[in-house]
Amino acid sequence: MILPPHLTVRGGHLHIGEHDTVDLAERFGTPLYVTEERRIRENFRRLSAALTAHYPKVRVLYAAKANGNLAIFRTLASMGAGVDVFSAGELTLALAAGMRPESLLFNGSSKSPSDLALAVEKGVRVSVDSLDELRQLNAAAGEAGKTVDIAFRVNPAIDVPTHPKIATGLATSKFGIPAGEILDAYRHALAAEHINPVGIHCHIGSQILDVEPFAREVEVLIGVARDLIEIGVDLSFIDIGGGLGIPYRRETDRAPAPEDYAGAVMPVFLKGIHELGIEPELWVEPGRWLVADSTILLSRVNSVKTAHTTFANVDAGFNLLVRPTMYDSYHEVVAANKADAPAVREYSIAGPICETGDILAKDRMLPDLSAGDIIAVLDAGAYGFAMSSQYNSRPRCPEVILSGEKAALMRRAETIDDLTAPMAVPPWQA
Ligand SMILES: Cc1ncc(COP(=O)(O)O)c(C=O)c1O
Ligand SMILES: N[C@@H](CCCC[NH3+])C(=O)O
Repeated sequence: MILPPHLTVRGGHLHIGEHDTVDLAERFGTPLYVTEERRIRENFRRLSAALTAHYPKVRVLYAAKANGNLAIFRTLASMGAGVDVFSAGELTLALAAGMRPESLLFNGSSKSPSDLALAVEKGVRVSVDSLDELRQLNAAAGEAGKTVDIAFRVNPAIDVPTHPKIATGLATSKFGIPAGEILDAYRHALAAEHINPVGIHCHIGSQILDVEPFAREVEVLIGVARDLIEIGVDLSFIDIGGGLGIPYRRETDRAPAPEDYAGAVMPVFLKGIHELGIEPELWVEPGRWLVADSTILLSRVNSVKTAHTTFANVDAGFNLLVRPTMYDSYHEVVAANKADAPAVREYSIAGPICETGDILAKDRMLPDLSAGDIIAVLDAGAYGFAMSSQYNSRPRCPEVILSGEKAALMRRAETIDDLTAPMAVPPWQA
């Protein structure tokens, strides 16, 4: 199996950075999410460098939804990242982690009045998704006696080769304003007393392994920019969103490198802005590419059973990693304590949840597994813990972050008390 450079096999055990995963499982218990901080830094540096090699005015906003832990925000803040936030919670956490309000963009297709008020109060730019939202934001800013910088989210009607549930720029998708109607939206924004339209925003989807749709997206946005200049919009940024995919199947996936991505989008962007005579910042909003491969999920085998299939029943299920169940996603699995033993049997890795679909990995050739063995699910850093739940009343597992020789919790294990704490006894049952 091909492993990324921060994962190695030594003495028969899978290591992440300097750490033996089997020791980590013993020390912190399982299930356990383990993140290698240095890998996130490397990823950020590589993606930023690929883009800035073409144009210096690039801003990388981490898509907070991929993993909303404060330690991840702090890591990326220290590298100079901004954040794409999609909720009041993400906004508040990003500020708590030390991000500056100017480095945030508040996205979302359904913001509540309190979301809009928070954006106004904190001085965060907003990606506006509809004329109705624009009207409400203008009113909220007026009440606070402020002006809000905005972009509109453009729906470019671009089909992308990814799972249909995570394609976001289709004509039928719930996000944004159709490119054909966007000029009218900006006219409204120019006329609104407390709104300052300064940007264009778009995001076409996630886990995209082809760079061509990104280039088409940028072409659409340059077309929008051309129209906006004519009506007097002074553009300070064009945000092309995130979406760059990773090779979950390292043996066979042909994933574009950041340099390929930059090589596809930057020439279109640069040609466009030169023709228009403008120099806006280029913003990108990667989530998955920055954090996915930094993290593994360790899980212990509870039992092995051979029926129609041989199941390794483990202690992590779709309560902790829903991607395989939700999108039929593939994650590589390594037998962490038998990492150089020969693969002799096909296993399905089954979680502890009371649902047939609770399978983390199907039909994988692995060494002989027995109760107590540790498996590692790779590339679990994006939309892994972030989408976890307490389904079946299972407290969430801890998350550990590694920095060189150091290992520390970035989130403690939940307890049974954490399950019951928010519950209330109705007065008639007391
Ligand atoms: C608006 C927006 N920006 C950025 C992202 C990040 O996407 P990805 O993790 O695929 O880079 C998403 C998620 O798809 C999104 O909805
Ligand atoms: N949750 C999805 C990505 C969605 C991105 C959010 N717009 C995944 O795990 O692949």
